[in-house]
Amino acid sequence: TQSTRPQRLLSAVQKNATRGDPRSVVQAIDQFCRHKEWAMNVGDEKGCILDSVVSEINPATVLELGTYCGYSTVRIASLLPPHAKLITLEFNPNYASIARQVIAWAGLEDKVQLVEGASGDWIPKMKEQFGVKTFDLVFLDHWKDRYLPDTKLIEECGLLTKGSVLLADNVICPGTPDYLEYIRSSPQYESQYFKSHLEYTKVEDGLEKSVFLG
Ligand SMILES: O=C(NC/C=C/[C@H]1O[C@@H](n2ccc(=O)cc2)[C@H](O)[C@@H]1O)c1cc([N+](=O)[O-])cc(O)c1O
Ligand SMILES: [Mg+2]
Repeated sequence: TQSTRPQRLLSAVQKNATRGDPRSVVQAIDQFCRHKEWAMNVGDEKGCILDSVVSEINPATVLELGTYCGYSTVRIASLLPPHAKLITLEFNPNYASIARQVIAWAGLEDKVQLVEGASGDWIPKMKEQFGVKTFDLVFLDHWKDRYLPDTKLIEECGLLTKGSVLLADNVICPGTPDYLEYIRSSPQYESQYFKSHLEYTKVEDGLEKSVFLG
């Protein structure tokens, strides 16, 4: 039977990356996507911006919307302080299975909780199911038409506190116009656009960082 692209990406990690070495896992995926098959990871260029935001916040609690193969999960988790927790939501069970193996290869299972299902269903359960009070960082990288409704849901569920940061991928390409309009015009956020490129291409894209003002 024909393999899938995520399966081929995982094979590239298992072949080229060192177990327990997150940076080698990130490098193996970037190599695969740049030279073999493009895939919708945040990538190396935007990934450096992600790294700098994570390092600046030094978050104790992170929510990632859209795991896919676990590339940004590994980037973020590898920078977290001890006892910090990353919860990542993945809707597609096939992607979730690959991501679990990528996260395990990086040796980051203890820092990551991968939850399978829809963001709209799980966000309201974060407090009761995972004992989360608020998130220090939310990384949005799932379906682009879900960024705005899920942000409103996160607000309604009281999952943000003064200083919480939303970091959104793809605000230019594929684009999240309704989210950008909302977050940039809201008095509750201070936003900043980090211009970059769509992963592994020369097309413009960028990350929008928004600090919740409480
Ligand atoms: O479409 C894009 N991303 C959608 C990602 C969706 C991911 O989020 C999960 N999810 C998890 C929870 C949910 O509730 C819903 C979906 C889906 O199962 C999938 O794993 C995209 C596209 C391009 N592009 O160039 O075309 C570039 C990018 O960087 C992108 O991120
Ligand atoms: Mg993306």
